[in-house]
Amino acid sequence: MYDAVADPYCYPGTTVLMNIPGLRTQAALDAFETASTTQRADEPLPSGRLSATHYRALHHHLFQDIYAWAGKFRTVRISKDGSAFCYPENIQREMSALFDDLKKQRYFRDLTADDFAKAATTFLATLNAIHPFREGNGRTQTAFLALIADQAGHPIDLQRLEPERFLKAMIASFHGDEKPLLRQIQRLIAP
Ligand SMILES: Nc1ncnc2c1ncn2[C@@H]1O[C@H](COP(=O)(O)OP(=O)(O)OP(=O)(O)O)[C@@H](O)[C@H]1O
Repeated sequence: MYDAVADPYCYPGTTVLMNIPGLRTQAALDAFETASTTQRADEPLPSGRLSATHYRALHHHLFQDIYAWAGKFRTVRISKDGSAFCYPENIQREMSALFDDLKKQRYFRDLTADDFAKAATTFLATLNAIHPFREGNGRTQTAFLALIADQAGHPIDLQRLEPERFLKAMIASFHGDEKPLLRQIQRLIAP
């Protein structure tokens, strides 16, 4: 849930995001989201070049059954518990810069496991600070992390992700301390 006021993405007078099945309560939407994104995540993920466009395709794949805007960058300002994410007018530019840098760093290939973890940590922290979508950023982040980890030769096991610790680490990274997130990513990398 985001701290948003008079949000055009929501049913009027509510904080429930307008959705394809037309669910009007947060509980029903949450249940539907969990079921459908879990199912979509088990399907082959869209192939691509690990670009910002690929990232959008991944979000579209996971959220296509739920939101008409799946795969599209948000048009409103959002924050979570006081963390204000990138303003919508800067998202395209910041995403291009981040993914251009990923390409320049050769998608973190040919790195030791430790250097890969460090690079992936900074990447993920920046991606989270941008928060390009109105909803579904977390699930797209971890799915993309698994893709780059596979391709860099340091596969990660998302089953080992501890949601509460990972969330705390992501929040710390937002406030400039990437160490807890580095530790979380290190423990996801298969030994
Ligand atoms: N206060 C905060 N400051 C910075 N980042 C946060 C904060 N709260 C949550 N996050 C991060 O935001 C992401 C979740 O974003 P969002 O809710 O759009 O995604 P989701 O996929 O719908 O949710 P979830 O990851 O909880 O399933 C996660 O990476 C989480 O760590």
